[in-house]
Amino acid sequence: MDVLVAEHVAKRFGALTALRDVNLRLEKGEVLGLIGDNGAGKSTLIKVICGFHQPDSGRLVVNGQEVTLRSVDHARSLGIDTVYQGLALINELSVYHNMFLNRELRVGPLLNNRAMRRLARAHLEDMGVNIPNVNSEVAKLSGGQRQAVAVARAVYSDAKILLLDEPLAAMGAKEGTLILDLIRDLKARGEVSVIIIAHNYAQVLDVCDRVNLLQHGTITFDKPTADVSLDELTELVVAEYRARRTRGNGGG
Ligand SMILES: Nc1ncnc2c1ncn2[C@@H]1O[C@H](COP(=O)(O)OP(=O)(O)OP(=O)(O)O)[C@@H](O)[C@H]1O
Repeated sequence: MDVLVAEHVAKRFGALTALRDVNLRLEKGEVLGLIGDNGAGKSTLIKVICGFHQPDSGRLVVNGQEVTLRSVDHARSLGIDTVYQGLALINELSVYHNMFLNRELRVGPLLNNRAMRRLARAHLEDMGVNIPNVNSEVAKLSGGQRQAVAVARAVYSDAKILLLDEPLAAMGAKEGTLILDLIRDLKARGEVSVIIIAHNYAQVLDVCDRVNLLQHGTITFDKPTADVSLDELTELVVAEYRARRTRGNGGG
């Protein structure tokens, strides 16, 4: 069953066409890798699916129902959660406040800080992430630790569709492995469907069930990862890069 379908989605920014005509589907429980050259439109597509951008045309179907996503909160209420490239953590708040942002635990009208601290610690420990103090301000963490907090927040929400925009970008090798393990765990549970943007194709092949290539605002390649090789993926993207240089423009 498809939990998400995008049909003929287009998005322009002024004269620039970021998404030309995107057709994409995501099955329940699968991990879909979205790859493509810089500027191909990957982040824009994620931002359309998470309600941040409204598409100019085309339609989105979530769990069989056509939807017009009004905002990120609206998408979240439908079970779509995102880890952005820019993270969207609040630097001045603690690790645990960030992990429970917009879904704070309460006892009556009061925040249940103790429970949030305990759960935040447990989640991070489950992930094998080393953040000594969940009371620390996020501003004081390393890039990798911040990334881990953002991923933990999304993974431990009730999201059914998880959008990860380069979740491994700021990570060291160890933390990157932890995130990949976490995605594998999610996959094993089969409840959550994931779209992951990644530039490391070996990791894509390792963790994804299927891979889509976004080229110039259109998906031009859709195959199960079992049927593609690392060389094939690399060659596809390099060819697009060369074509773009020949056209002599910066993408779009
Ligand atoms: N808010 C915006 N306003 C204007 N142009 C934008 C905006 N967001 C993205 N673009 C443009 O749309 C095109 C697609 O950008 P997008 O960030 O989706 O690409 P990407 O595939 O995610 O690239 P990268 O791999 O470099 O992150 C680019 O040319 C970019 O400059």
